[in-house]
Amino acid sequence: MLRLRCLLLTSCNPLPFNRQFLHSPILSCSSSVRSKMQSINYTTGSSTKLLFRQLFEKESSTYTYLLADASHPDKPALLVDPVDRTVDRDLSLVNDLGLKLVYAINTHVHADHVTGSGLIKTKVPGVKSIISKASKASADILVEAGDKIQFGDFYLEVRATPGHTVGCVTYVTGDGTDQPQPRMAFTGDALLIRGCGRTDFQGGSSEQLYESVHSQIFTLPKDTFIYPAHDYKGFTVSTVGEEMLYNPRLTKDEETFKSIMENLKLSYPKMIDVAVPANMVCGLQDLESKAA
Ligand SMILES: N[C@@H](CCC(=O)N[C@@H](CSS)C(=O)NCC(=O)O)C(=O)O
Ligand SMILES: [Fe+2]
Repeated sequence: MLRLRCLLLTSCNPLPFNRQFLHSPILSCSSSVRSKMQSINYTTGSSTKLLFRQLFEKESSTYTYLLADASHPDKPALLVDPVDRTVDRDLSLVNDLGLKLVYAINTHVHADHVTGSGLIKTKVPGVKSIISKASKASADILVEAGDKIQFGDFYLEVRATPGHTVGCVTYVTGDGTDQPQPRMAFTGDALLIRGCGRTDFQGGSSEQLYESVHSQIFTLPKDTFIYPAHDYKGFTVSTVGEEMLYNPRLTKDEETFKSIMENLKLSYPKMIDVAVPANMVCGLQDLESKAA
């Protein structure tokens, strides 16, 4: 079924987003990597290597993730949830590691910061921005549940996880083999470590979020790593099994969950009025306004 959807997209979509990889020139940047960062090189059952870096933007407490097929001759790479303020740092890292950035991917229309995907496109020709079709935002590639975003021998599978916003998706790593692998889920704001995204704006719905997390994330293997878009408590990573046991909101029954979400009493993100319109065009707001 998933394979069918991939083939379908190849034939309908002029952009070859589910081909093995795309080519884009490597740019040179000089700024140093200063923020909190984690790095792991995963070796799967085969000889392929998934390169992984976790990067942090401290003003919005946002995580950006860099993934690449390090064994592929072209080292195709992607960034999940880049932030405009840290684009130079991220591109400098891509350059240092000799990677070819192919995709700038968003989990949803963020309300608290401007995505880096627009700025990246102006700095690295050929990079394609990605967001879900359900978000109603514009991007080079609009993805739906079941789509696979291929980079070398690896891919990210798209899972629809609405509830924080209508268009939230979770991206899950895969390599198309049956070999055990350290699977990773990039959950955006749907599932945070010991928390979850708020549901009081952008078409949010507590019922929908509860259903999304339980049906699309908690059904993944328990050892799947959870990598969220934000952390406000100092956590970096969790697992499906850990959140199923200890998440203080999503371990509750649905009625209790809804009541928790109705009583969060969070103030609106400071940047919401700037961030949402900018992210609806994947960070290309300056170009859009000049073209108008
Ligand atoms: N204070 C921050 C915004 C904090 C916030 O609302 N975070 C969102 C994710 S960004 S849309 C959220 O869902 N938080 C859930 C929670 O339980 O904290 C700012 O002003 O930007
Ligand atoms: Fe958000």
